[in-house]
Amino acid sequence: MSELLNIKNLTITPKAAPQKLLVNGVSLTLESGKTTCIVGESGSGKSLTALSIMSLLSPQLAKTSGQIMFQGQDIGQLSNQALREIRGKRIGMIFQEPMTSLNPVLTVGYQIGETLTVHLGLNGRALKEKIASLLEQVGIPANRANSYPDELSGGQRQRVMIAMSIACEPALLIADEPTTALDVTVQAQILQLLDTLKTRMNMGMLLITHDFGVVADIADDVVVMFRGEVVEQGSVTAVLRNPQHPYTKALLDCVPDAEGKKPLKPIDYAWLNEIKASIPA
Ligand SMILES: Nc1ncnc2c1ncn2[C@@H]1O[C@H](COP(=O)(O)OP(=O)(O)OP(=O)(O)O)[C@@H](O)[C@H]1O
Repeated sequence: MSELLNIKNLTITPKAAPQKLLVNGVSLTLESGKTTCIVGESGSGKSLTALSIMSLLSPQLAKTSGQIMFQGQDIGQLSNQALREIRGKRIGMIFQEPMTSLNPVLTVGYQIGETLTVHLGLNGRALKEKIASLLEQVGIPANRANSYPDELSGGQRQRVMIAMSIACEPALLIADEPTTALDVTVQAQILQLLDTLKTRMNMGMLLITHDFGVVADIADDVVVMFRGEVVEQGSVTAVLRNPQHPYTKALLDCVPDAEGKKPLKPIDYAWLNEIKASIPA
């Protein structure tokens, strides 16, 4: 097993308000073939952490401290050209809503093919075969290559996005809330697919979610973020069995335990807010 990703002490602030710590001293590591989940509520800094791995922070934001090492290279030291090589090729990314990432006027086969042509220089017959094989790997019949995004279901569109993200066999896959927009049964299928592909391709997977149920199903390690900081991290077994931080405990109380002994409770937001308010700033 080799260390794929190592984030040390990452801090992100708005350029216009450098005292506002959107991400504050975040550190995490990820090995090939493993899944780390970043879990936390909306606004806790999960997406900014992920975007900074690809050096894709918006120009209004600044990384004011920290280092991101990917396959032994310091992302902060790379040229724009080197970063373009990494994005989509060595690091794949999937977002929450596939419809906003897919172009409605191009067939899904064409869109998968673009990635393959740009990064791997494939064309002609080899390109067609690779598109068909990728679609099959994500559970879509190869003849759907000629379909437009709106001819597919939400789950199928997310499968197309997954096909695009793994097209170049990346070493790292970042999935930011990849199942949030899907209904529950489809969510489970997509998570299962991601898990299978991760194992088959020995990728490291960084999965962002606000759902501890997803963490329990899929993660090796978990990083809990709250107000821009990591409040707890460790192996999923340790954190689920023995959560230390009140925020983690509150989140965990909302999901069934691994053996399904505890019934699923709806999230009691009033209570969660009370706990959050009691945590010192
Ligand atoms: N360009 C920006 N300028 C100023 N603040 C920003 C900018 N982008 C994000 N933020 C703020 O940074 C904080 C962290 O955002 P981030 O998107 O990382 O949260 P998140 O945990 O991924 O939430 P969600 O689950 O809703 O996506 C939020 O308070 C957000 O409003």
